[in-house]
Amino acid sequence: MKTARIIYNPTSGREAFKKELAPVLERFEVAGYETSTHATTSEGDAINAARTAVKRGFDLIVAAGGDGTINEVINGMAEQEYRPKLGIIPMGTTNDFARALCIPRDIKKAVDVILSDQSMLLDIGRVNDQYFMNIAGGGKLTELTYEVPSKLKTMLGQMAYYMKGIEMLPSLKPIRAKIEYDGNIVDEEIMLFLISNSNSVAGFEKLAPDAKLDDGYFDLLILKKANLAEFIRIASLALRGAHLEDSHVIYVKAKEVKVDTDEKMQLNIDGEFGGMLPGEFKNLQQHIEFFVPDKFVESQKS
Ligand SMILES: Nc1ncnc2c1ncn2[C@@H]1O[C@H](COP(=O)(O)OP(=O)(O)OP(=O)(O)O)[C@@H](O)[C@H]1O
Repeated sequence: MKTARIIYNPTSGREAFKKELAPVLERFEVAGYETSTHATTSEGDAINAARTAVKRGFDLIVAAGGDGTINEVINGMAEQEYRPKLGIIPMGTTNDFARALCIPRDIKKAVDVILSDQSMLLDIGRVNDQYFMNIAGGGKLTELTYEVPSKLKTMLGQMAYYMKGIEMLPSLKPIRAKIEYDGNIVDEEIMLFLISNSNSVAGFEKLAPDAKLDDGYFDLLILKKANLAEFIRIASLALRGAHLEDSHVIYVKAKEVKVDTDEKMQLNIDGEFGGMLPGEFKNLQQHIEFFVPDKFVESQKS
């Protein structure tokens, strides 16, 4: 019999997964999986839970939670030689990565995706000694993803980010950065940089429109020094994916990126605080196999 380990965060998003656990377990059992669960207890616990699940040789791991939980599960798997297939049940607030994979928010439909057994090997990123599946970045505005209190996210969802973003606008300032990517160098004042693996970033679906999840490349987006009015104009262009032509924006593909800054800059990894720069980023092509729906498979072809 195949074995599955469900690692879930009982505090994610609207805290609904526990109530749905019994029918989910039943569906896995009916599909022929001997299934057990691990409820995470604190920050970092899903890393250990995933590492243990890999060592115990589970055929399948399911991460039920938000981007933070999926990131931790990936950090527990990425360094291991044996990496079981990974299923995702989106239970967070923004669920950027699940959205990038076209995985439905509905629990039953997300389980359908896993049990339909269609999977794809996808890229993940490594920065210093941490891994990310969706995005890494730096610059004051990127801090808002963890500055927003989780209670507010639970109550307001995406709107909480916009409110906090507007509140942060007056404190944004450029920082001198040296960014090396695949042999090229950008050395100038920047507002922020994003190293994106998928095209779904902080709820903006068109921020890095060309990103493909299995091509071995990051999409590197740099916003150069801009004043407040310019910044607001570019942010509103970004909402509809029209920012790439702006002269303040650099948008390229890269396999490896190095970033160093004159002043201290925090590193954001998949929406959470990830330590301080400098950082060396490397794309690990097709490193983890995810269950994905037809819609995602089609989107990667176009
Ligand atoms: N039992 C727990 N109590 C408190 N925090 C936990 C617990 N289990 C896990 N966590 C932490 O909660 C963090 C956030 O969880 P997660 O990303 O799953 O949900 P979210 O913040 O609601 O969703 P999103 O990241 O999509 O907005 C995780 O990074 C993890 O470290």
